[in-house]
Amino acid sequence: SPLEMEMEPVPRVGVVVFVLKGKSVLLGRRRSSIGASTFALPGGHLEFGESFEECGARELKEETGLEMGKAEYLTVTNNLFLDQPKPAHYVTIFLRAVLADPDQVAQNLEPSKCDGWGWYEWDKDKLPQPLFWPLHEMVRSGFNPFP
Ligand SMILES: CC(C)CCOP(=O)(O)OP(=O)(O)O
Ligand SMILES: [Mg+2]
Ligand SMILES: [Mg+2]
Ligand SMILES: [Mg+2]
Repeated sequence: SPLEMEMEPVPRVGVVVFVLKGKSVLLGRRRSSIGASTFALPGGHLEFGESFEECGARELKEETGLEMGKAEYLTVTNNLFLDQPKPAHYVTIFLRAVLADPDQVAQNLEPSKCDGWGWYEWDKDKLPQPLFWPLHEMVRSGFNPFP
């Protein structure tokens, strides 16, 4: 009906960051509509005019307070979410990065979107479950985010 804003779903771009510390990566359990209650990397929507690294650093800071150090592009995935409350389609850019200060402690700055952050060894038997679907697929395919 004309009153309903028919929000035609369009593909959006997400940038997520493998923050590496020793053999571990930073993961948080999502509370948002996409991937609720699954463990995911920090990151979020690419905003107009941002480079991938600017977006990764901004989202990491917004979500955890952590300062991103040296970062590099890793890979990209094309993710269709048809089983979520609202259909969504994301092209997801994966970066890997270290922290500017390895001793900096992650804070949960968006408790409505995330249950909290933790460091988990990147080992399929030690990672928390369930993983956010795109990340689950990468683990299953044996993806290694480490240099
Ligand atoms: C779903 C994901 C790959 C892209 C969007 O990430 P997000 O829901 O964390 O987005 P924000 O951090 O920008 O709210
Ligand atoms: Mg965010
Ligand atoms: Mg996010
Ligand atoms: Mg965002």
